[in-house]
Amino acid sequence: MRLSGVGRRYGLAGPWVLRGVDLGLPRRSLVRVEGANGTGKSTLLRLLAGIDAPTEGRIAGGRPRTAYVPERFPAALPFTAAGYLVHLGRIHGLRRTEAAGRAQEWLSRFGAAEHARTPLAELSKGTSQKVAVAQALLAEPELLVLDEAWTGLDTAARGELDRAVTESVAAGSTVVFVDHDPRRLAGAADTALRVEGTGLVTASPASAGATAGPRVRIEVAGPAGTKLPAGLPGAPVRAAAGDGALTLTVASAHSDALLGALLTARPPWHIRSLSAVPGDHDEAA
Ligand SMILES: Nc1ncnc2c1ncn2[C@@H]1O[C@H](COP(=O)(O)OP(=O)(O)OP(=O)(O)O)[C@@H](O)[C@H]1O
Repeated sequence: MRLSGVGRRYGLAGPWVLRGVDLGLPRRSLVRVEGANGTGKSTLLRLLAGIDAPTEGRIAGGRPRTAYVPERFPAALPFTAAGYLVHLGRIHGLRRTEAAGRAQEWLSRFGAAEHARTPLAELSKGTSQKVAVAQALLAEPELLVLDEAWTGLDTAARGELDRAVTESVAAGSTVVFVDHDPRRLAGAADTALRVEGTGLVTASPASAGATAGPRVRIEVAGPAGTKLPAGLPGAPVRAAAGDGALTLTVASAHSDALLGALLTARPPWHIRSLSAVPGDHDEAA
């Protein structure tokens, strides 16, 4: 998919929010979009997701199968959580049993299985957000567009979403995301784009602080004879901690994702302790 000379303004004579945007979205890539408040990040994401159209310019190259998590989820729809996910799954072309299975799987992964039969309007904000994220992930889209999708999720669910994003990209998808936390998926993004003025500039993904900054030490123990899962987020440095335990030292930016990966590994790993590595700056969230 390629944007050529894309511009968007609201209203006939409104100011241009974006103009002259040229952007190609490669497959199997993670793209971070940043920029100050109100600069047009959500506008760009809606154009990429195909739920808004450019005022000028064109988006060519065919529309990939796309799923989108909006900044604000319309929670007042007349469905239960599972009913909504099955409905969305059907819209994405899944058979009912397949959609129901994936709905259950994603609600479980996000720790919301017990709310499957709860009407959307009665869900807490956090659980609503889990449903918003699940509806996008169960579609296994080629293009996944996440607008502040981590906001409102608890720590375990944020880690699970980090993991799901990493898995999607590994499976060949393009994931485009905005998040207010500059450390979100730090070091994992292939491209960082910044909305400046009405244009897009390439920002260094390293600006997300992948290697510098505070680190966290996590002491973990796995079931006897189990090896650490491969490809853990943040490539933690490992050391034996005696008694069969290990310490994993990782940039704080990756600690949520790492904890999520360990807790949701099959079989899961036990987290014994978590501490800031001495000598770090006191800026960990
Ligand atoms: N539907 C709309 N109608 C009119 N103006 C809009 C609409 N959506 C966005 N805008 C305006 O377009 C500009 C860019 O908004 P947008 O939400 O895309 O920015 P953003 O960078 O995502 O903001 P934030 O960081 O606050 O989420 C803002 O001035 C906003 O007021």
